[in-house]
Amino acid sequence: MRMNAVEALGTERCGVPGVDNLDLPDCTCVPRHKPGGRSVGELHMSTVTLESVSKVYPGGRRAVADLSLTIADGEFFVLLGPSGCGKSTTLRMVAGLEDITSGGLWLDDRPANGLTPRERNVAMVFQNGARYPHRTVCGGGGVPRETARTGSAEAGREPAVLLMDEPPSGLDAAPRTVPRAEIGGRVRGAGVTTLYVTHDHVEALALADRIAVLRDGFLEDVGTPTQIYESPATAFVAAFLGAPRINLLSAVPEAVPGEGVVLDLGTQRLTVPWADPRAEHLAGRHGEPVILGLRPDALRPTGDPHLGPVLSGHIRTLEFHGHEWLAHVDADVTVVDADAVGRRSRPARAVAPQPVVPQPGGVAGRALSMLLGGAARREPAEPSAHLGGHRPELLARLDSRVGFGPGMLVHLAVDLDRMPIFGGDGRRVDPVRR
Ligand SMILES: Nc1ncnc2c1ncn2[C@@H]1O[C@H](COP(=O)(O)OP(=O)(O)OP(=O)(O)O)[C@@H](O)[C@H]1O
Repeated sequence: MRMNAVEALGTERCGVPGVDNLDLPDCTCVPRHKPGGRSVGELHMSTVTLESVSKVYPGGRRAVADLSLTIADGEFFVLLGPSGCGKSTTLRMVAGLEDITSGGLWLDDRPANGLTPRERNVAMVFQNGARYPHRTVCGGGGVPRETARTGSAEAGREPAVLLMDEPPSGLDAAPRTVPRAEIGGRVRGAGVTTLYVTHDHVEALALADRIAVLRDGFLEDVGTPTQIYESPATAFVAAFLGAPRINLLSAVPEAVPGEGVVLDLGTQRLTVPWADPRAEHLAGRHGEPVILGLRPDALRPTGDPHLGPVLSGHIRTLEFHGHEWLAHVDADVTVVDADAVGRRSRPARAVAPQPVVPQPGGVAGRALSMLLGGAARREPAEPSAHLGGHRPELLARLDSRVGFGPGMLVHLAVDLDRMPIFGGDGRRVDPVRR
């Protein structure tokens, strides 16, 4: 029989109405204390503000770098990113379980750097200790059992802030959807300010009011799920969110009077007309490589390759997805690996020199070498479940009712309005609106 792990561990309920009854496997709740936030009816709500917060662990590992965030009253805020990007460290600094190396933390406008965990009026539900063998279940990374108990003895009922560190991570894909829906519904129903950590982009998009994406301890992007999915600030964020993965294509802009900015992808071209506000930003990058972001659903088969922006290619393989095909199209484009682009160095860590990437031929190939040249001297990319490595084909979604087949020539109309463009540093060429 599955027990509520909070009960199984004999530790505290987190105090958020409804959330206490969630069946969260291998999780526990830790300290909370006197209500410090504002009262809204029965509930104490609070804001959380981090200003230029950094964390360097003993030994020099910088886990969080210059992080500034404001989480509003009652907001369901998700910290998202790959393993090791600093999500848990951020959560634990808010809980008071890790010291802040530099920067400021405010809880409901109260300076909180110096507060003990028990003085913060937060509740924390954290992940399965088994995922991190160096942590104990009770401590979840070093929380003394006494702390949890002392906190519980003095706690009021509702906490001001709920901190959740991948609570459903002990579940496999199928049953996981149940607690996700439950968590979303109950926590939202309670209206408590929530900071929720996950590496799962689907979970983040489904649950969050807003999402902050972290990478190597740095903030890459912050916004609503729609904002960061449709208009990501960096190529890394574009690639981290969404499945099937976004196409990130190397191109070189060339300003052409009277026409627009022609994006040279090698053997194919797309034109951004002068009326498009991005054209002037691209014109300033004439001859410098940029990265085009095209989600598979921003490409639609068309019968006329001369009408509007189109990329053409031969279908290499087709994956049947029921309502659609996922087509791998050999379009003679150069795909950029987002993991290798825009990675900021981590001064706290020694970085061994890496060999320079050999230069492939062709315009797009040279562009790729320029894009990767800087990154190649930095630390090697960590593996990511979502980026899928460096693959040459274009991915497109095709209607499964149409008789497509391998080897067939397909023309794909490009929705330019859904094509974010990034510079060689992985950041957007045009201002990101939030
Ligand atoms: N106590 C510690 N001492 C030294 N380094 C640490 C400590 N805890 C975490 N780190 C390092 O800090 C970085 C950030 O770790 P953190 O656990 O915050 O990342 P995360 O994004 O939560 O990862 P995950 O999703 O795997 O839990 C990692 O490189 C990690 O190895």
